[in-house]
Amino acid sequence: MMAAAQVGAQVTTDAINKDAATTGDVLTWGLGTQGQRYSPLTDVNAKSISKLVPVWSMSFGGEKQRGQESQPLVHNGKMFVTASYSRIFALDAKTGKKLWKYEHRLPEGIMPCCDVINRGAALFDNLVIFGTLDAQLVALDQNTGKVVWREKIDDYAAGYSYSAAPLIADGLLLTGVSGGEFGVVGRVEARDPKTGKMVWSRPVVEGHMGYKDGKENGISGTTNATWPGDTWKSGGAATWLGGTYDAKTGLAYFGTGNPGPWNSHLRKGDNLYSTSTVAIDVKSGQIKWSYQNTPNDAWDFDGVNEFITFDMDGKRVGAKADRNGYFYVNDAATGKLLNAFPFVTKTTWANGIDLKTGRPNFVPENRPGDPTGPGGDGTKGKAVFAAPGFLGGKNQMPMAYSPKTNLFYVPSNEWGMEIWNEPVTYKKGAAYLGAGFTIKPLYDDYIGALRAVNPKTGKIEWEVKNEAPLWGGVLVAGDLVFWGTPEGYLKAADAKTGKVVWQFQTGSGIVAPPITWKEGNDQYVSVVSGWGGAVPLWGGEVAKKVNFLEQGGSVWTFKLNK
Ligand SMILES: O=C(O)c1cc(C(=O)O)c2c(n1)C(=O)C(=O)c1cc(C(=O)O)[nH]c1-2
Repeated sequence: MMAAAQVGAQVTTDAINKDAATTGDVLTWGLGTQGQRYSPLTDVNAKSISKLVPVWSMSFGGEKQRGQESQPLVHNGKMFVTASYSRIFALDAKTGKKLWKYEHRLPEGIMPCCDVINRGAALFDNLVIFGTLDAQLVALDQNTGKVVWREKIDDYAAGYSYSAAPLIADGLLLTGVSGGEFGVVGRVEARDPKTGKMVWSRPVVEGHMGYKDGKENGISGTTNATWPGDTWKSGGAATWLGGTYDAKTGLAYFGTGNPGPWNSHLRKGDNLYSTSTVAIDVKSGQIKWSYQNTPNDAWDFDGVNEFITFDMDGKRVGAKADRNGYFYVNDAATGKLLNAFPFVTKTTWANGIDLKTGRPNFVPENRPGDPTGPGGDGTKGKAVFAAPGFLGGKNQMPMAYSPKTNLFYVPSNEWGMEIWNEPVTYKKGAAYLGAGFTIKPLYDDYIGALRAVNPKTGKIEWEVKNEAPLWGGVLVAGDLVFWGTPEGYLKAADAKTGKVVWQFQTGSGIVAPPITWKEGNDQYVSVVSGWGGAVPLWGGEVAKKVNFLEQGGSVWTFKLNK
């Protein structure tokens, strides 16, 4: 076990690549660029956890609160944490004392689809870098909070925004875009993290040109091969959850969102590379492989979910719990599908994934109908009931993997929706859906379930149900799994058995992933609390399960009271 990267030291590529093993700091979103969210620390364990108590809590303040989805970073005794409305704070990690804060000035017309959230920052050298709701990147000096550079990702008036934590891969700053509901063009971009200067740009909608060092770097795929007419020009596939990186394969893995518009009859074809995992060679900026989870998606099954690489049977593979309700294992180097199984109780749109062809076995009658086809009246197509609903078997909340138990811990939800299609045409800056929907719970007693998933057998080893939908990510710390609930609890369970051994009420709903690190003799656990995100905005009939929850906005930090 290694301690922190040298105190006072600047954040290097080497330190970032070792982040998963160094317990004295948290340099990356995901506790390591592979995104396993696993820490080898075991001071806090099933025996000692009854002594885990808060040491400080710090409020983000302000008149505006809303969803807080940020994963904090810790380096050199400082915590860096982003907050709603494009704010970032630096705190003393031991005491919570505020060192500086930066509030980005947002224009009136921003168009984030799903709350004014931010999921975290990236550290590189002396900088802390985060993205804003008006689609900009801001790099600040870690010590002073002074802006060092600022770059525009794209035009917020066309629907672009930014919500993910940036990723540092092989010394480059990798970012995606949000805006899939407005017909933007999804892409992954690499910049020099010291200056913000663009190195390469790789569109993930087939037909668009990529660039490297200011020169054309080849079209992604083949224009019009999987998109009819001009539909590829506003194809969506937003890379809104960011990505992971594995130094062993040299590939960055980005999930891609739904194709635009939602009405699938307006874009017949597979619509590459929407709702896929796309593996990009970080050096060349080229797509090395892609695997599409939901070809010709009709249910808003964004495939943005994190692709977490790990070793299975001596081979480097990656796993993704997709919004469409299936859990996938692909070869990390080639993308070949190795395993796929549902991790939720009901998937109406497909009845399995064919491991030979890699394609879903669609249930055609469960696709929402064409408004101009049978059962449609020109303005509305045949409505269907679909599960999961569009908020997904899993959404933005990242899962975790334990190399000790070889299990994935998946925050999943059980819900469905009534969905129908409508005609729509693309207009810059306007919602580009062509669909209507109402979300409904599947069961009376729960929507959320934290599930321990065996990636080899597809077996759910244990689950802990939750009445409200789970919307916070997961951490494995030694032999314990930590996660938060909208009801406000930070919970810990035995990673092997799922027995809940501890919980603490944070005062507002948790929709963010916890972290842990060790400084001196103390292991710390931190989590951000503040109810919000997509559920209160789009939850339909789920509202009655969550409309009593209060907003908030604070960081909580715990350690053992010895
Ligand atoms: O297509 C997109 O660009 C896009 C972006 C985002 C986002 O940036 O947060 C979400 C979604 N889609 C989305 O479909 C969704 O369900 C969602 C939930 C959340 C959230 O933070 O709670 N964001 C987003």
